[in-house]
Amino acid sequence: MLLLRNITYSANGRKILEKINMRFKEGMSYSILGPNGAGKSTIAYILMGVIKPSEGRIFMGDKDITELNITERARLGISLLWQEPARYDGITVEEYLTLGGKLNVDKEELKEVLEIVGLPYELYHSRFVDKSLSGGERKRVELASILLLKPKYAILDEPDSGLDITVTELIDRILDYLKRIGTTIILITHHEDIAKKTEFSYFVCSGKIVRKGFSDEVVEYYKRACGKCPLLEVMRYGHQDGSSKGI
Ligand SMILES: Nc1ncnc2c1ncn2[C@@H]1O[C@H](COP(=O)(O)OP(=O)(O)OP(=O)(O)O)[C@@H](O)[C@H]1O
Repeated sequence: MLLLRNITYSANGRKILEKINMRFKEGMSYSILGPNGAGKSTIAYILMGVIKPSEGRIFMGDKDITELNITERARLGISLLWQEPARYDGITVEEYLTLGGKLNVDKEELKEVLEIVGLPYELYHSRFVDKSLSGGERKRVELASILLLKPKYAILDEPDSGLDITVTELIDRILDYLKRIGTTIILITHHEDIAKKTEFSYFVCSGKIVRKGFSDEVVEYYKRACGKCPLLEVMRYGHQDGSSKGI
């Protein structure tokens, strides 16, 4: 289990996350849903060890991993799909995905995974992971790399951004694959239809959790609140069902 306990993060005198508590159980799928600037990517960076929280602790099972860096967390099985993947000159898709041959992947598996992300092996394995790949193709390569790494926890920061209308089926295939290999999925999105594909959701607004629960229910709440931050309303009047659930 991956756990965020009372996470607060401040930068440049601004509180970006406040007392965030999240729990990601093994083999389950979660989404973190919220409008632009809500703090979703900041949560991803804190889970991955890109930034350290100002307050609060991060646990994997009983182990406190708050002080571990990105490499150490990657070794424990946490992977992050960056919203904007980097590009590298002189490295082919196949070299990139197999870590230059260091990752134990056979050709059939590589083919299968490239098929899942919509990049046929024959057309793409010798392409370079540089500016010659379109943004959408680069994103698909990055998704393939997460699948091949077989992480315990896959944090997917807006896997749908920059992709064309086939994205819904692509996300279905990716979630199916990760489920099959037992990976816990943490999917960051502002799209309801994508969030609904996961079992549980956290709705984050202005750096706080305003709702959590089964994805269908949280998404319905998000749709009602869409276009405005419901936080002030929620704090003033309580939830529509009268509960304080999720806060
Ligand atoms: N180092 C920083 N200094 C100041 N503000 C920051 C810093 N890092 C993040 N922020 C701000 O914190 C807020 C949350 O950012 P974050 O990228 O986590 O949002 P998000 O929910 O992922 O948004 P989006 O959906 O647009 O990607 C934003 O308003 C952002 O400008």
